[in-house]
Amino acid sequence: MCISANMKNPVYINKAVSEVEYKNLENMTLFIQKVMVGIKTAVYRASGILHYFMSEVKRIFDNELLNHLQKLESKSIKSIPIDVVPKDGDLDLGNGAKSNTNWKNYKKLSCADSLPFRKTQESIGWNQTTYQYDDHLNNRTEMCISARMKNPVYIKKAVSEVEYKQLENLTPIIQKVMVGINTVVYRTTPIMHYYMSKVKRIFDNVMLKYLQKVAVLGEFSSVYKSMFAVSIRNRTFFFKPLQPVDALYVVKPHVKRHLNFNQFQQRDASSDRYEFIPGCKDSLYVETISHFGDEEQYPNPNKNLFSKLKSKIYLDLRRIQEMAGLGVKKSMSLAKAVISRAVCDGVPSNISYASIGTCNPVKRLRTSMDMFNDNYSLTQIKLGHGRNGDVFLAKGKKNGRKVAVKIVKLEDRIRDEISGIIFPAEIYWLIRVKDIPGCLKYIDYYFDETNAIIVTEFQENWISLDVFIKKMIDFKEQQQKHGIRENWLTECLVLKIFQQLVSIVAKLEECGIAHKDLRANNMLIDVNFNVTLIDFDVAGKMEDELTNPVLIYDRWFPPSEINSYHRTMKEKYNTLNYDFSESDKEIMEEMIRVYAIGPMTTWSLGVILAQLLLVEPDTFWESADSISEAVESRILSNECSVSPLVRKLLFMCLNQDPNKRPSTKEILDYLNLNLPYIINNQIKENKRFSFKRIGSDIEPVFGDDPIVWR
Ligand SMILES: Nc1ncnc2c1ncn2[C@@H]1O[C@H](COP(=O)(O)OP(=O)(O)OP(=O)(O)O)[C@@H](O)[C@H]1O
Repeated sequence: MCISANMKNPVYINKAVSEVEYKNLENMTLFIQKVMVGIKTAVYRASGILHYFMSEVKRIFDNELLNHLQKLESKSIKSIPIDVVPKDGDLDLGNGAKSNTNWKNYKKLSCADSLPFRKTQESIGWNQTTYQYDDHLNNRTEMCISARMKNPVYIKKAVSEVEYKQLENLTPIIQKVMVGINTVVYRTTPIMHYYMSKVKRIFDNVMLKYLQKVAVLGEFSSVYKSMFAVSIRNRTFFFKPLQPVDALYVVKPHVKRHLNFNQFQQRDASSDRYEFIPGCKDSLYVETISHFGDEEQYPNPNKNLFSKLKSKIYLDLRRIQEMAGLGVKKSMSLAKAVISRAVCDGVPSNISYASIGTCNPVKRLRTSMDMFNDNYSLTQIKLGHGRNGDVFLAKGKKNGRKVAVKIVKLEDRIRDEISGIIFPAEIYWLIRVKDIPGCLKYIDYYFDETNAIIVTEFQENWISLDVFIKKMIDFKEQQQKHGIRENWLTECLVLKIFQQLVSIVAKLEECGIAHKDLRANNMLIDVNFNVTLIDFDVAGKMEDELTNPVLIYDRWFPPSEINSYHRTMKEKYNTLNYDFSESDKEIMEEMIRVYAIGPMTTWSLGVILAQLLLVEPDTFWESADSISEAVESRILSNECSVSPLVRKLLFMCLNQDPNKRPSTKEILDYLNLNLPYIINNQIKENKRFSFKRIGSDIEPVFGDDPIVWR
């Protein structure tokens, strides 16, 4: 997950945060739901228990009542005659026998007429007689059970009928209470749900704010031997790299006081993982999580967050480590350069270090290639093709500016001594030649693990010199078909191109740089024949005196050196097409010894001059045993008129003996001295070339607009 601090629409962030953190909330919700179900279950169970309890109460009540009544019954044997005074002869004592005993006693003891009772029922069966009297005073019917009644069922029944009424009144109350509890539970459930969603929302906002703060405030603080310290919200977090880095880079010195080395050292130093150790006890996650209580019950959402942050930072740290691990020297400025480049993978290379400080870790996560796509849209228009890959036209998304984009493999890398940054070789040299007039202007570069995209300037009417020469060859063939024999390119024009080329090379040499791959397809010319030198992928330092073996190709290879090359190749490998590998140290050494950069450069310039003067197809050069001899014979055959001064220059450059070839500087001096004279002669001879004549023949090679040749 990656959240941009610049992202204006919080919904996305919210969503992103949610996806990370909702899991925890979901767990929490589930828990609360479980609690609710628990309460409900408890209520249901409780109501069952209550019912059971009530029936038990009833039972106990019945039994108690029974006992009580039985006791009462035994007492009432005596009391009935006292309380109840039947009329004479009416008292049936059972078995049909009429009582006739002691009536006087009874009468004596009672005041029958004054008693409020009226007998309503009597004599139910053997040994049991029930008397029911109306209690007029209390307006109720009182039950009275004969003392001789033995069967408790009847008593119970009688009791129940009287007393159950009361229990039955109690039952609806209990039922109402149960319903009340149920209702409360049901009502609180949605409230709890609502509350949970509120919590979620608050939580989201807290997380969002937190992430935004982290995004803005999080930054790299320092890199130390076996640890990286990363400062987030004024807290420092330590990371252990895979391999120790042998230099200390303190990018923000004031952050250093936060470093807690002891804490770090307590960790297992042999661990092969990045360790995450919060620098302070009261670290941010404690602050945030405290709202959500017990960590075991509710998983700590920030733990996940930090593991996310950790992995994000890890990515960047790997790059720092990769770069720092390659032996960058101790220096604040170097560290800045390393880290600025490393952590800002994706930030345009021209960004200043100051602005990197505020750039958030999330933003840093955008890869370099993402940034390329943000800035440019690649077109299908292929501007050219070389050994290293294709060159395409691209357009800047912001300004519509057309640029050339060369996609190369990240194989040859050079470490910059000043900044310590590792560059693909071509970029390294392009940056160096940026301000030298006539050299291709570098704009930017982007990269991933395997490829680099080099963005350079582009001009609508550029055409590579070899394509131009090919066009001239076609034109020449057409002219020859019609029996026309004349110069295809005037010496003036050839020298205009050549002089520019030599002065660019001379300036490069002044800066200590050797192009080492001077070929017609590595030069671009525009409609005014202004020359731009491109393709610096095999460039090197003049002082190295090392000529890259890739130069060993047919005509670009000086004959004297060819012999040595042939000898070496034939002897060692019995082939001429051996592809050099770096492991071939011996061969390399041989090459270095034989091919000094200066004479080799002069030879290459001589070949280009010959190509321009002769305008001959590839077959001509390939069939020639010796280039200089072939050129000489062609000039002597008068098929191509070359003025003596130019011829002299040409053969000086193509001298068999490397030591006799002039230096670039000498060639330039020669041209400056003789050019006015040559041009003057040309004008005199009226050999001015009309480019309009060939213009109609030349098709646009690239770009949207046709090339106009004047
Ligand atoms: N900036 C540019 N604008 C227009 N065309 C370009 C540009 N850069 C390169 N090209 C075209 O692409 C071709 C290949 O470019 P370049 O020589 O840099 O690639 P390479 O793979 O290094 O080739 P080489 O085989 O010479 O080493 C050039 O010959 C040229 O025609």
